[in-house]
Amino acid sequence: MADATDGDTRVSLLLRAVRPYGEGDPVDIAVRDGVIVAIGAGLDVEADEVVDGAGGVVLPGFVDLHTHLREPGREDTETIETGSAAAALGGYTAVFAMANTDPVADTAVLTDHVWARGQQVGLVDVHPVGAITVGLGGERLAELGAMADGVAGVRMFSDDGKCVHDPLLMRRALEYARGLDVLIAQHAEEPRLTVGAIAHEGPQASRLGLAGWPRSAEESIVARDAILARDAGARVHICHASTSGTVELLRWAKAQGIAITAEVTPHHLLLDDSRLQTYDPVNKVNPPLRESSDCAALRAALAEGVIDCVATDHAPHAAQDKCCEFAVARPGMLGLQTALSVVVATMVAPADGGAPGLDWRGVARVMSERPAQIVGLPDQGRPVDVGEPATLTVVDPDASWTVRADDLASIAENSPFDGMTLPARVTATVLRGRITAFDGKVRPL
Ligand SMILES: NC(=O)N[C@@H](CC(=O)O)C(=O)O
Ligand SMILES: [Zn+2]
Ligand SMILES: [Zn+2]
Repeated sequence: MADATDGDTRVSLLLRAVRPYGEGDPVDIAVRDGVIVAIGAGLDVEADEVVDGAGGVVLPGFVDLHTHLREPGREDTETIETGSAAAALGGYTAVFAMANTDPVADTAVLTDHVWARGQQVGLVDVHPVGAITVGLGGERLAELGAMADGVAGVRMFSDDGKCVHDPLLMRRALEYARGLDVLIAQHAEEPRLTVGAIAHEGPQASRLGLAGWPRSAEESIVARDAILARDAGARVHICHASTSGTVELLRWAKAQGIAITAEVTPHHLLLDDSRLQTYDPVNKVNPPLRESSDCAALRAALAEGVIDCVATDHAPHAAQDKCCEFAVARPGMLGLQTALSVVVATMVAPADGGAPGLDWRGVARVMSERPAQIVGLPDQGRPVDVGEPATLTVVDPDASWTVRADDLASIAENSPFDGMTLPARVTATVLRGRITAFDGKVRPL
């Protein structure tokens, strides 16, 4: 038994019968002042709170690099409070809230507000992402330095929702980011190639008469930004990689030693453009659902590490903006509460009977460790070990549940997994020793 209780037997939390990374027999985890002080079988300690882990898998708390919380501006679809609840229930202990709010988060006033609001709610660390350009207009750099120096200490910048398509501006942003040691995250979409595009440019879209979003719209920007990052000596992160071509470009760039990282969303791992046949706008998303060959390439790339991590791109939309004709509907899908289960269904215990791409250590890597490393979070994505922060997620690997979009914590209900029965379930989430979600209920401050 590893023990740092220095003889004092009182602890604040005792997590009973959990299996770190799904390995070995169940052990207990004792926590004091937010730190793991002992791990061992049948710990004999008195605890202010005892939680039964019921033999579940315990992992470091999940970190989402790509979440849309919609506050300020569209609090009718999600707020920092409801989004934080969805995150905690989904096993997340940190999320990065994208800047495409209204007003856009392009000044320290906005990013500091989002940070403070997230701390006030206290269910998850809400890190604001700063806009790269003023108003996401793609013309003038925003005040990256002021946002980085603000209370929120912004460490990631993105115009997500839009692409920084001007190459000179992207070059400047990368050079500036290098100086500030912050990360630029690109929504890779060459807008001249996606004019009017609403679905993946492939056989499905042509058969259904839907204007296509070619793979090249993403891949041409990924290739360009890899080279710009190389020349600027800067890091670049690719949001929601969606194509097999992007995987090959990432492989090439990493082999060149370029500081490029990428995320894949749960929906791009599981869903393909065959879902377009119903014209249900819940399946409309940017970048669009691609072909099954792309899903396979993305899963292999995630297993191999060519794609670094999973990010949800949790994108709430109001019914009036989503449940309308496909061409007009807003793109985007809910993802926070279903992410772990979709990762299990595609990577750990593939529903299609394919070979597992990840074990539970792999899940820890792609949902917690790598995202935290990419964005430089010091106290997230840490090992489940004595002396480390008690920021943990407990998963019941044998559970199975049917998604009910109207039961999810988000205000919006645009989940493409509605009605699906998915494997595994988050049973408890702990943020620095404090239970933030247990047995499907959040524990507000
Ligand atoms: N993914 C989407 O289809 N929509 C996102 C924006 C984005 O991630 O591009 C949104 O904010 O709704
Ligand atoms: Zn995007
Ligand atoms: Zn997004």
